[in-house]
Amino acid sequence: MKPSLQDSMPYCVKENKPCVGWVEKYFKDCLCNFRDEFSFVLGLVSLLCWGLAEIPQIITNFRQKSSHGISILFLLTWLIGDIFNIVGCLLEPATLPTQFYTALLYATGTLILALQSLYYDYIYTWWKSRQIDVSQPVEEAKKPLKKPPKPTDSSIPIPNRTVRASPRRDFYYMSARSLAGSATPPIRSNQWSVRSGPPAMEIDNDSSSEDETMHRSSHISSSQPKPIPRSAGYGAFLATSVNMPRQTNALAGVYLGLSGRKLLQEHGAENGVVGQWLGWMMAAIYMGGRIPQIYLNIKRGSVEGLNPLMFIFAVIANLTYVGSIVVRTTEWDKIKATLPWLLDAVACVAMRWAVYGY
Ligand SMILES: NC(=[NH2+])NCCC[C@H](N)C(=O)O
Repeated sequence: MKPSLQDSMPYCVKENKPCVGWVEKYFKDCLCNFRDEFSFVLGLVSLLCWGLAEIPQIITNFRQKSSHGISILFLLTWLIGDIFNIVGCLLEPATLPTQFYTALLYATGTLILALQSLYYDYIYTWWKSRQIDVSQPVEEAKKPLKKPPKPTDSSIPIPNRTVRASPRRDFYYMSARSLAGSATPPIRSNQWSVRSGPPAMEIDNDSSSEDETMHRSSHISSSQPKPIPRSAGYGAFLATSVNMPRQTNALAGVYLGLSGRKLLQEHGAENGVVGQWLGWMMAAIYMGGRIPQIYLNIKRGSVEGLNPLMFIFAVIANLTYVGSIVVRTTEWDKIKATLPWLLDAVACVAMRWAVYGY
């Protein structure tokens, strides 16, 4: 028997021993027997894996200065699901405290990843294209004066042909110059022998993620593995330090959250019903969230830019999450109350192959 709510010091009645002090203090959970302890350890492993899961993807995005591998829609649905999850865990008493912590932790990780993706997709891209525009006159000024090709070069005279090319041509010339100066062969030159237009212009023109992906993969496969740049290490450290305090220190906010959770759960059955409904909504959103990512993978025909470690950690995290719930109790009422969380985790593991199988 677990301690009654009236007890000021939680106590395991059946086992006739006090709860584990630090677990009680930071997690508001009382571990009375081996089963409870094993469930708690599984919960911690899940927590840790979710804490780590998004860091490899953050590093991959950072190294590639792009988030083209991960669907922003997928991340946004995750975040919406996280909100339902957090509130659901607050209201449903059958959920474990580690579930609540886990929900907080991965919401934080996903928020960082989503902000990073938005940064690379919009701010960074815009800033880069601005830089190209701004540096263009300087580049042009540095260039030794060359006579423009005579209009007579062309068999068909082009009316109003000006010396100053259009911005797109500028970019082409600039790209061609930079390509000439680099050891890297022109992009996809091995794949496309005949083009109707210059390759760099093609890249400028064609922004489809598929082409971008192929360009990246050919570039990556032709290059040697590089050590992780120090700056990426800093990024990882930053990401970890943003995540870890929530995980280890059980900061005041979370602590309050857990105390509030107890209070909310004491409000009885209605909260539990609402909590379960939120859990079902969460499960639907998480599962639906896979669709944009699967679609993106199918569209590109690859999972390039997607860090496999993120998925490996997520699979371990989901499995240990399921373990932590089913090890704790075999009482059908409790299992039934946590069914949305259980089914979601199992379904997400099953759907993993679809996300990564392309
Ligand atoms: N923001 C998050 N990482 N949310 C976790 C989602 C959990 C869900 N079971 C999944 O694997 O997708």
